[in-house]
Amino acid sequence: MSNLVFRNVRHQYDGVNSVDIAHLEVGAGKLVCLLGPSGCGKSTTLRLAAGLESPIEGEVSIEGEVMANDEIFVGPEDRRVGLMFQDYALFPHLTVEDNVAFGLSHLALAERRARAGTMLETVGMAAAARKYPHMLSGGEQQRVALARALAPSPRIILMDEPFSGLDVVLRNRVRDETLKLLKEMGTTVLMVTHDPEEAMRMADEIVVMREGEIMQQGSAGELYNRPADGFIAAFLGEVNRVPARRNGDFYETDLGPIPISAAIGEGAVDEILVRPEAIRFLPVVDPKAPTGEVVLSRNLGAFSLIDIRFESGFQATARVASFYQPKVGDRCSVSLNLSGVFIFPRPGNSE
Ligand SMILES: Nc1ncnc2c1ncn2[C@@H]1O[C@H](COP(=O)(O)OP(=O)(O)OP(=O)(O)O)[C@@H](O)[C@H]1O
Repeated sequence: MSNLVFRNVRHQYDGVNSVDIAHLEVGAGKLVCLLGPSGCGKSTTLRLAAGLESPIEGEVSIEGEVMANDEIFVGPEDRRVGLMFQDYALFPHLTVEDNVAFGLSHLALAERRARAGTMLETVGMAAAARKYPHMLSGGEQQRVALARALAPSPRIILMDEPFSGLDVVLRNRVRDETLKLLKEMGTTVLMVTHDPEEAMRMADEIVVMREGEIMQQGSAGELYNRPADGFIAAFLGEVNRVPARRNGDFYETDLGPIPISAAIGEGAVDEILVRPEAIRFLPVVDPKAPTGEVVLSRNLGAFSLIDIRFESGFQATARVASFYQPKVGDRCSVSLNLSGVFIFPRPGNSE
């Protein structure tokens, strides 16, 4: 069953479209990430779901109930959604327990306390119930904010860049803990991030937005391995942009011939996108394979990044297992794994 559904939802700021979504669904118990560059409409989409903005067209519904359309508008306080925004800080003058109990005013005092206690236990913060937010670390504050968002048993949690205020090490830990908890509780989540890695780590489904519209949606694997266009391919991970020239049924490139059958659609091609891990590094020169010279070699622990310059002057980066540690100046050959090679012809331009 779908929890949150957008149908033909359009929103404008000052007469300009900020969001124009034909269809968006967040299934019950799923974690969906809205991903895209700054200004693409992610936060506005979340605010439309929360009831902090209203659409000029279309319909937003939660659990089958209309929240917003031409005639109906349900305010944020009546949507039973949990909000966890980047600037949605804890109330500094309330204790941790009172922060978590804040959204439970419909319950009797004893029940509020009991529910707040249970939620604090769930996030591992029961011992801090009487403390004030300034006495907690960033990660602990985040856990309390999560307890506060979950306490009223919302139908969906809406998160806007919830981990962006945390440093890198803490962010990974808090993110993993949060994900585990959300999954254990079966919570439905719509989360905004501009960080592809974060989206890939957390989401059941990623929705890539650009200029207010949805460009592609799918699992991390689908988007990374079968991106719909060059923008999405490059947004989700590094790519080499390899110059290509058509020759019969192949494109000639410095990385070797690539069959035209690998192209997605028809039209002119002057560059082919190749993921760094799709370049197989051959430390011993193979006279039958494309050959170049190592110009940069960086060992990043789990893998190495090796920049190779070919005869034409073109340089490509290969990502290889870190036991390969070639030196600058070494000669090497390469071969390609076509599953990391993307050809997006420009439609309308024949070759
Ligand atoms: N209060 C506002 N008034 C006018 N225009 C706005 C307002 N808020 C956002 N916009 C514009 O609407 C568009 C979508 O903004 P939105 O904040 O939804 O994007 P975003 O993808 O969340 O960006 P970011 O990642 O930078 O937060 C942008 O062009 C932005 O400039």
